[in-house]
Amino acid sequence: MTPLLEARGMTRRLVAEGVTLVRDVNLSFGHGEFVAITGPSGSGKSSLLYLLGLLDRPTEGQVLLEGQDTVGLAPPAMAALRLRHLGFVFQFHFLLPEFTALENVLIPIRKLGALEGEAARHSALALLDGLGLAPAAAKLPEQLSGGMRQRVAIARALANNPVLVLADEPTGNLDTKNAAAVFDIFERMTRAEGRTVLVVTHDPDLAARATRRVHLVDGAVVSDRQV
Ligand SMILES: Nc1ncnc2c1ncn2[C@@H]1O[C@H](COP(=O)(O)OP(=O)(O)OP(=O)(O)O)[C@@H](O)[C@H]1O
Repeated sequence: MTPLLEARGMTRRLVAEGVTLVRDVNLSFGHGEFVAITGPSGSGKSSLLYLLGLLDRPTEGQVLLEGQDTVGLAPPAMAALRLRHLGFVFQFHFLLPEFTALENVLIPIRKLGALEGEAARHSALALLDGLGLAPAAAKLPEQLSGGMRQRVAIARALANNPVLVLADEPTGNLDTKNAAAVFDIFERMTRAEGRTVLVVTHDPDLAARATRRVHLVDGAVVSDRQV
């Protein structure tokens, strides 16, 4: 079966700086995997996630999404793939401050254009409701707690029903309880919804909840364990 996402001999160099961010990475991900990406500070975790999320492109090797090599695609084609298939969650929520939670979730839905008007609103509200955020729908980000803001950011990442969700230190600004709630959502996304979640984390207790752990040192994958 074609993997959902595959990196083959993927290397990313910054030629001018003489830096190699990621070296000769070979990884393959199927549907419904819950993967923690770990490693020391500066080991290339964010760089790896950006490459796998088609936010950056390697200088050598291939990145295949559902069997399609993405490396030679023009930026608008990469953006279209991201919008339709991928969802991103970052350490900072990046919600637009002048828009309500509902409007923030509607932004990617409207951009994709598969749903319009009431159907789009209904879909966004259902997502917020599923994350316990119905009371937050009409509120601005500044009126929400940090945990709620990050859950709205997750709802936005899920807006277009992505097969793959990439999260870079999504619990970095959260307390233990809210961090656990984010991982509860990731667990449900993989087990019940069949999505694949790749999450960069420094936290060993949270990493232990993933079903696969990829460990990086100096830009290289040094272990890849299914648990
Ligand atoms: N534009 C750049 N120019 C020079 N060096 C860079 C650049 N971007 C990243 N690096 C270096 O590449 C290495 C990998 O960075 P990356 O952010 O991917 O690591 P990380 O494992 O996510 O780190 P952290 O856990 O601290 O967030 C680091 O040593 C970083 O300093």
